[in-house]
Amino acid sequence: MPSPSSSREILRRQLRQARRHLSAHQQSLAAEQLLTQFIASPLASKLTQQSRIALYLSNDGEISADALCQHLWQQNIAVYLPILDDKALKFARYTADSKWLENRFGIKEPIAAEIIDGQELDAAFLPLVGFDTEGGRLGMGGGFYDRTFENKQANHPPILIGLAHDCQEVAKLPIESWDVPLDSILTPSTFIQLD
Ligand SMILES: Nc1nc2c(c(=O)[nH]1)N(C=O)[C@@H](CNc1ccc(C(=O)N[C@@H](CCC(=O)O)C(=O)O)cc1)CN2
Ligand SMILES: Nc1ncnc2c1ncn2[C@@H]1O[C@H](COP(=O)(O)OP(=O)(O)OP(=O)(O)O)[C@@H](O)[C@H]1O
Repeated sequence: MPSPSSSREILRRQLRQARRHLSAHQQSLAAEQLLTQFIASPLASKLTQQSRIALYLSNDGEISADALCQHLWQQNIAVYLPILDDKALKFARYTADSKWLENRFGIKEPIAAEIIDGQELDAAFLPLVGFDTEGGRLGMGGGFYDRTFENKQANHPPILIGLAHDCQEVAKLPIESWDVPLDSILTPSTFIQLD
């Protein structure tokens, strides 16, 4: 029988392949529907002009957060992107004028004067590789987000929202001891509140 870690690896490979195989049309439709779901969700009314929100630049077939970003910018909400910080992440302010560096995975990171810790965010949108409806989460496997948000006991921990295509849902993912629980999941067709 395969060990749990190798079944996680197999699943990760299959789900990454499924999202990479979505067409450009499916991707743009998904991103548009994701924004519609967000606006209709209770999350939208929780954000204010003082909120600091982390998004990501999509990579490897991830659902695009670009429409969401435009929406937040229009409301003068500050948007941040993840930057690698050893084995965890920090967050750099993202504006229309951002200049860029590329990290070792080929993902762009803003060169920003304002860099903050995960605990200073009000909400973070995490790109998922896979999810189940109970909050099981599969990421890229680096443990970057897990390490960044491991300290959920903080005073005002950020709301963690997983973003994914609908095809990334699986029946049941094994929860690992280090997995940080998501507060909700948003896909083009649904909003799932987990707590
Ligand atoms: N868009 C986006 N940005 C992100 C993440 C993410 O998952 N998506 N991260 C979330 O953690 C961090 C980067 N983590 C990543 C971890 C692995 C790979 C990746 O492609 N791994 C390749 C091997 C690449 C290599 O070793 O050179 C692979 O597994 O095939 C990419 C990003 C920060 N920024
Ligand atoms: N808080 C932590 N402290 C130390 N190691 C950790 C921590 N969180 C995760 N790890 C390690 O990181 C590795 C990757 O974990 P996992 O497969 O759950 O990644 P993931 O959740 O898919 O990735 P990510 O969190 O970047 O989205 C595991 O080997 C795990 O031991």
